[in-house]
Amino acid sequence: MPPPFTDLAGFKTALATSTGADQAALAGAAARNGQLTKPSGALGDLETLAIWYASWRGTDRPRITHPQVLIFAGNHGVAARGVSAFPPEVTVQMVANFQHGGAAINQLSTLYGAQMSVHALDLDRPTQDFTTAPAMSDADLLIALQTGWDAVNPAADLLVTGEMGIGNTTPAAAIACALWGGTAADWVGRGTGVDDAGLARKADVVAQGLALHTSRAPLEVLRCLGGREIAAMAGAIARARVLHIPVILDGFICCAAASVLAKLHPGALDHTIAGHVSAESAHPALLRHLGKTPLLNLNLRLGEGSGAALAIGILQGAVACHSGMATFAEAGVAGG
Ligand SMILES: Cc1cc2ncn([C@H]3O[C@H](COP(=O)(O)O)[C@@H](O)[C@H]3O)c2cc1C
Ligand SMILES: O=C(O)c1cccnc1
Repeated sequence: MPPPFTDLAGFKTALATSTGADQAALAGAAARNGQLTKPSGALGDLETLAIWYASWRGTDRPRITHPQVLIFAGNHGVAARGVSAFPPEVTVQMVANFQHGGAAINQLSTLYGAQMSVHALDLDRPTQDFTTAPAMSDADLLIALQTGWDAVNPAADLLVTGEMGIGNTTPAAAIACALWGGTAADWVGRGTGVDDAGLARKADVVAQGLALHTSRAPLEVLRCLGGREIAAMAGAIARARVLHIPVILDGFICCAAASVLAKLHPGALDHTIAGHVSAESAHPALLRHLGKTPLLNLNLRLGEGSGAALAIGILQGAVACHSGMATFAEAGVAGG
């Protein structure tokens, strides 16, 4: 089925008209949770996670059997401004590595039984350097959103969106700054490991981008300051909401993409949780703006969906306990 939108206004409408969590399933799952063979609250945050998951799946006893990991790759005009510790050709090289099973995200996807695919977006045609022009045209943005939208498997029951794109912590910082306020220096971090001079260049580049592109409308921020893989993540996260597929958000770049949806429509991220807080310096602030508490804090600074993929195991654990455990009555355990 092609995306139900053929322009950017249509994307916004598709997101805004998506339905929220199933309140009956939520109530049913909460009631079931209260009957399981454990002291009340003993599974801690796993209980809230399982109830949240059940509410989005529309059943009080869900299962996670088909997790999906989507990796989107894009190249960036701003990479030429010395904002990454690595050269842009690493993007296409890493795409080949994903295809051959050699990246971190391949190992984690296999470990958690997730179907993983990589989607390279026009790598030969980097976005424009946003210090001199909008990163993307309307048409570029639309195609990237549609690519993300189309990549979601309707049969999936959990989604992780990851990215690969040398330089992309810079557009992510620019998006965060434009949408949430503060200064460029607040939002830039070391990414792949830039030195102090690189960090100062990043702040300068972000400040120039914000001065040139003054609209703060979310899709305009994404178009002028973002990148194709960032837009594709936004498209995939939006589609997942329409399909009631819960999403685990990854690091700084993924959360910058998600921020666009949060600003487009209230509650747009209710079907998402934060898998981890990364070592990128502004990720904690971004998560606070999104109102998300990360499940893991492992000092990862990789991207690729890796932190979110690790959190698949936690959510699988929560849902397995919730749906598989016996109730006090079933097990004949006293005290329920
Ligand atoms: C070999 C390699 C594998 C990666 N996998 C993810 N990233 C991560 O690093 C990049 C963002 O950092 P910056 O903005 O500093 O370029 C993105 O591609 C991100 O996914 C990688 C980076 C490298 C070098
Ligand atoms: O937080 C992230 O996703 C991240 C941080 C550094 C480099 N790449 C990704």
